[in-house]
Amino acid sequence: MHPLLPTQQSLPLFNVAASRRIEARALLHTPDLMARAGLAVAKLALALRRGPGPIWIVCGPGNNGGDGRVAEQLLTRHGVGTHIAATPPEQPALVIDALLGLGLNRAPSADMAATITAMQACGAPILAVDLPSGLLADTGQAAGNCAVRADHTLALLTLKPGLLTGEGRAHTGQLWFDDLGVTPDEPPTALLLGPPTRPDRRPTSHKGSHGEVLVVGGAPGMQGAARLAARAALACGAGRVYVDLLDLAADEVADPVRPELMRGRLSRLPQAVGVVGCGAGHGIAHDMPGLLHTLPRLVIDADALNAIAADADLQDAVRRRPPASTVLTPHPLEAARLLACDVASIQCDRLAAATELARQLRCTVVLKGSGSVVASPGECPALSGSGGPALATAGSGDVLAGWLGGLWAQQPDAPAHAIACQGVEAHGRAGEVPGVLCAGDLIDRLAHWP
Ligand SMILES: NC(=O)C1=CN([C@@H]2O[C@H](COP(=O)(O)OP(=O)(O)OC[C@H]3O[C@@H](n4cnc5c(N)ncnc54)[C@H](OP(=O)(O)O)[C@@H]3O)[C@@H](O)[C@H]2O)[C@@H](O)CC1
Ligand SMILES: Nc1ncnc2c1ncn2[C@@H]1O[C@H](COP(=O)(O)OP(=O)(O)O)[C@@H](O)[C@H]1O
Ligand SMILES: [K+]
Repeated sequence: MHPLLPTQQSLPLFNVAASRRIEARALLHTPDLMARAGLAVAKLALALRRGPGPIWIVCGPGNNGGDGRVAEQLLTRHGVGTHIAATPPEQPALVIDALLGLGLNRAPSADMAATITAMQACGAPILAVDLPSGLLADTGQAAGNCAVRADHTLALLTLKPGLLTGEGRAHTGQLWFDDLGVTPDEPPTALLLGPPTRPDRRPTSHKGSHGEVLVVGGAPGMQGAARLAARAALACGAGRVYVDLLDLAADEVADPVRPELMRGRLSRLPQAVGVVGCGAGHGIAHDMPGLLHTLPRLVIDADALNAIAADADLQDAVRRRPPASTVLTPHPLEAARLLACDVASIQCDRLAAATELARQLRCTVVLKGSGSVVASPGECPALSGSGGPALATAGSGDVLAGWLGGLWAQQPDAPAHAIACQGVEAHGRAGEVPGVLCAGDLIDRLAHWP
């Protein structure tokens, strides 16, 4: 058994309904699923326990509790001290949280909430069985006011999206997975993104082989955002990168730090990949009709998203673009503006929100934040298990937009969804460092990735 993240391959994710169907069919020919689950839990518990104390096993009323009880029998048979109860023993070496799993259907009862609080307070590491108790498997939201914050979570039979998005990553700790020997016999409801790839560079290629990017944004005082996007596109390998900074004086250079960047305008670059909106302010609204009408591939971020949210004609113009030619990269507040709702409504089901926005605007949507979602019409939505709080700093979204533009310039035939998946996963993995990563340093890490 290995920790799941970072994944070496793309993996299927299944929501509760699909997991239930898979389980029901699997039980017809593999009736010992719970024995397998209990064995997997017991093995991991042995590896994770800290100290000589007993393992505290907290079992709920359903099959999640059943997994815990099987693990308890196996551990006892191995001579390991165990304690099954709702209250802790003295100095437990580990807590096995087998209170609630897939069957969670309401806020935990008062008794269960008290048990969750006791688990959290006992000082031992927590291994959650299948799901941290209280966390909804489909969305990664707590069903009530409390959900276990585990140190480890062992997902069983299927991987559930809620382990990876919403609040999921704050509750799961280190993620492990055991498929119990069952191969899912229906399509996934979402995909966990695998390792990102980078476009090939032929030995004989020249700058013309690697496409052009035009970054439009950077109102006065916010030019750094557009420059970060442009630098990211350049570092990604785009052949030529141009910036059209709103209100830049005629004799100013595009970027004093990066002389490689050139000034450009839409009228002279009608085939470039557009990266629009970074630090653009309200002024971008005026340029949006032309950009949406002209550029064959567009990454739309920040203030350009706000302009679209505020203007039904721009929304129509997005919908009328050719299929697979547009990526929107909203963070939850921008997504809320686009869907005319509030942030809580987006975050309570991020997969559903991204899918709905992609459907409404007929384009690819990257819903940013922990467990970024990539959704496109007709595609299985993808989730990124990469990234972390080091990315929670100004400018990291601009870097993502620029990186997507750079990828697309080099792969003109790739559909928007594929570009978004590659870019989001690369950005997340490059952003996995302790502490904080300044956006400029993120570009350096991306440039040398993998
Ligand atoms: N079958 C197998 O072989 C395998 C099963 N597996 C394991 O089974 C797990 C799913 O088991 P499950 O369906 O029994 O659901 P589970 O999460 O135990 O909870 C249901 C119970 O909790 C109760 N309840 C719910 N919410 C509550 C709340 N807020 N506060 C209080 N009570 C609440 C609910 O009560 P009710 O709604 O009926 O009143 C019901 O009694 C899955 O996660 C995995 O660990 C896998 O290992 C594969 C092999
Ligand atoms: N806790 C986190 N876990 C994973 N990714 C994160 C986290 N915080 C921020 N990010 C990522 O960092 C980027 C932030 O983008 P955004 O909110 O647009 O910032 P900015 O506008 O300042 O550039 C997004 O790609 C987002 O997914
Ligand atoms: K659990």
